[in-house]
Amino acid sequence: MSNQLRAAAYEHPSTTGERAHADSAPAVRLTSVTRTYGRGTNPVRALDDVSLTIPRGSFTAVMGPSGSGKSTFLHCAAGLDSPTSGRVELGGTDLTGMNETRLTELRRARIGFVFQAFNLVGALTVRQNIELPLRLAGRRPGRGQLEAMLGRVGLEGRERHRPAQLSGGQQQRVAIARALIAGPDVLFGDEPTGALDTVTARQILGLLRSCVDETGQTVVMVTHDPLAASYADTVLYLADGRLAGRTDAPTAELVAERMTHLGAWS
Ligand SMILES: Nc1ncnc2c1ncn2[C@@H]1O[C@H](COP(=O)(O)OP(=O)(O)OP(=O)(O)O)[C@@H](O)[C@H]1O
Repeated sequence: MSNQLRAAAYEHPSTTGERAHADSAPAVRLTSVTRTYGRGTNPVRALDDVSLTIPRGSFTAVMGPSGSGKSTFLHCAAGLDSPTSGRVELGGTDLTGMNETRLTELRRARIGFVFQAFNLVGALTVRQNIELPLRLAGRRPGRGQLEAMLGRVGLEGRERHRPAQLSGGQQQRVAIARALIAGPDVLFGDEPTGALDTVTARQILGLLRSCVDETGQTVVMVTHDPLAASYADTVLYLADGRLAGRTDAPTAELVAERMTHLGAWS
């Protein structure tokens, strides 16, 4: 993506002239999203009037000091949590007011999630883990689909292994394959390399990058690591629940400097 396109794409969303067609809608759009925890005299505004647009086919890292609202952002954007006010749209679909059943269906069909701790099912083989989202949605993998996915994430020949027989990096590859198998609009990562050594983390980040570059996948990842963030097209910063800026074409140095200014390591 060119810098110019990125700059245009992340601009504060305008409601005028919005294209209704889902295919042309951004992958994620938040409009004035606020998420408050607790009531009474001391509610916490985990997200405070956040508006942003994440274009399709882009790789976005979300950073910010501890407690700045990153997890809350990810959960609201992925339909795992509902904002107190404001609107979340996923590929043009408005999540506002959806009941839990519809949200569950939407998450299964259109969202992939990768966690720091992999979250694989230990009793299932690699194949069964990867197929799980399809099975839960009452679908079967297409002919050759599993094999193609194993090749894409570099796990050829491992389909009968169980998670405990795999390295951390291999387990995260399984988790990525599982997250991608249903063809989600967005792959969300919650510190997907947080539990991996530096070399393995780079391989996993390279894999996420290639998903964006080769198949147009949209990836949104929360991370504390400037090096991880440097694999993204754009870094969005949160501070005290508010959007506090962005870096396009980030380098680890630029991101680290920005994080220092946000007080992340003080
Ligand atoms: N369930 C909850 N109940 C009350 N307050 C919460 C809850 N979840 C989060 N918060 C508060 O909301 C704010 C944002 O939390 P959040 O977990 O989104 O931050 P974060 O940037 O992901 O933090 P970290 O980097 O430490 O994981 C914090 O002040 C946190 O204490």
